[in-house]
Amino acid sequence: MTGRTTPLRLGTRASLLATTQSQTVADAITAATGVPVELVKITTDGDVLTGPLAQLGGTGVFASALRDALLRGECDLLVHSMKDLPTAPLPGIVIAAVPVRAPHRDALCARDGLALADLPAGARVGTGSPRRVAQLLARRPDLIVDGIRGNVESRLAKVAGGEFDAIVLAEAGLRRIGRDAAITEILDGPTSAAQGALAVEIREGDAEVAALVHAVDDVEAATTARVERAVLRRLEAGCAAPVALAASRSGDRLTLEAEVYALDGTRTVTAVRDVEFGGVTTAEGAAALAADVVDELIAGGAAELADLPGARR
Ligand SMILES: NCc1[nH]cc(CCC(=O)O)c1CC(=O)O
Repeated sequence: MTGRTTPLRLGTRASLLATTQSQTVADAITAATGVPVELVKITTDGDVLTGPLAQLGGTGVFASALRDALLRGECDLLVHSMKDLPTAPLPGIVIAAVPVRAPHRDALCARDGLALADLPAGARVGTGSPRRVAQLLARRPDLIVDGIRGNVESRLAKVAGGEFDAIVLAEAGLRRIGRDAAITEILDGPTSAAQGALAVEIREGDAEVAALVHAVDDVEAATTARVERAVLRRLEAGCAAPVALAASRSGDRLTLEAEVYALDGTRTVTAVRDVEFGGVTTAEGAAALAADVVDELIAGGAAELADLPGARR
């Protein structure tokens, strides 16, 4: 508990997923510290083009307006879906906490309650993620996989409306907004780095806020997500790369699974490590494990499968 009575200001996008995630973390901070947290809606379209981070472009561009607002002091903290954050650190901003992680798996949401194996030959499945395309085609090369845009709700509406036979979404996002009834199968295998994890960002050097948000940090979530992101960073791969990762803790061990796919799903390179959990809780430990895993992926031919700058070193 601290003496602070002024609310912390948590900057958030206005989407249902963003405000739900933000409110959950706000409530957890208040429960643990007694300090009130208020949500501040930040408009992310438009200011992205004029803010100091606009030149970054590419990956994470929709985190930029929020980060601009944080750097300008319009809010004190941000809650992101960690898998949407670029792996390169941003000067002036640090991840101060990673709360307990939600499921990291993908979910199939198909018409008529169908599982992946039961979809008819040539069924249309919607996803814009090269990783998900490759994983789907590896199991069902006969499927027609097509891009799909929009938020979770509007994507689900395209299955209900018959435009797609099925779509693939993160289980975590569906559960967070209460749409888990749409799930017809939880898909096996590794997913995107840090999927299901939230990252709480604050201004570097803001000791008061750091101490408060530390109350919602979870070492297991922070470590598994950081190890996964370290591999992505070492590969110099973004969220569009056909790369899947899953780290999990069992007692004092951590298992890391990494897969790189040919975009058409016809080939996979895999690396698996089982290491001491306590050895990878620091950024340096995570980076060393990542370097080792990436060496094995490259030796297995990952550079030929996917266009990964880090895999060509
Ligand atoms: N790429 C968009 C995105 N960012 C975070 C989630 C869901 C929540 C999470 O994975 O933490 C989603 C939707 C999806 O991939 O289905």
